[in-house]
Amino acid sequence: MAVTLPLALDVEHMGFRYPGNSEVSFSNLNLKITKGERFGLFGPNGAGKTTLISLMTGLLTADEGHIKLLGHEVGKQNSEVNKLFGFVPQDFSFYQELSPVENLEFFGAWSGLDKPTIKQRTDELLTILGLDDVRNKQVERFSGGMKRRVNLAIGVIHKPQVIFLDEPTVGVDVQTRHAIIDYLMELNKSGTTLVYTSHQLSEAEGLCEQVALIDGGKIIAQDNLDKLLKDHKQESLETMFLNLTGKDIRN
Ligand SMILES: Nc1ncnc2c1ncn2[C@@H]1O[C@H](COP(=O)(O)OP(=O)(O)OP(=O)(O)O)[C@@H](O)[C@H]1O
Repeated sequence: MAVTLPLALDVEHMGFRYPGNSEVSFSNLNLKITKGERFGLFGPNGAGKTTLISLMTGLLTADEGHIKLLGHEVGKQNSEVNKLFGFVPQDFSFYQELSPVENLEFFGAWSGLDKPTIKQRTDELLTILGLDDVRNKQVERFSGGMKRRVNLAIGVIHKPQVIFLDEPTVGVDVQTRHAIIDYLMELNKSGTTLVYTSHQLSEAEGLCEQVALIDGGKIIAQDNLDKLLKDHKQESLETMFLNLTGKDIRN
């Protein structure tokens, strides 16, 4: 008898189109992400990765079908669902004029945390992410790598069960990349589901166990990474990616 694993995300027959933009749309898209998985969503520029993450987090609303996060329908202004996930967007989402501590105070309170919990999580995260020395300095003057780490801390302050990460290591040095990936692996070991996009495919190979390739709003391959590589007779995610999506440059 097949065992049904609990789902973190269940996208069923989902349809979406940006008003006035006919280039990329989703039609009858189905995608299941199991709880506790490290899931990677990959595709060329403009494939629809950020759009799909925006739909899965309720920032955009699907025109058709359903998107369920841990069994709850997203996009219904449901503040309880919002507490279940964290979002680390590609574009920085913090207040540049505030310090890391002030940003975490603000976003922690916004997530419904009380003051002692915010303080405890702030101390913990700033230490783990190597930002303790600059905890009270204005974020505006930080390097790109430091800003990425602040962005990550904000997305995880409320210990979400599912974390969406849209290119969380873009523009960072090797040390910061390792710090971020190691921390994500730690979170996953304690049961957190990761939904990650990146163009750093060698990094992704180390992080993701399940992957989906998306192009033109369609999922063109999805499975366990090792199985996909074996099935497509490819040695790396990058060669498989080129093989399946072609070499044409996208806009
Ligand atoms: N607000 C918007 N209104 C209309 N079209 C949009 C909007 N945002 C994105 N698009 C279009 O939707 C398509 C998919 O964009 P999306 O940002 O989801 O792709 P992506 O896979 O994340 O790309 P990248 O790898 O470059 O970040 C693109 O054609 C883009 O121009």
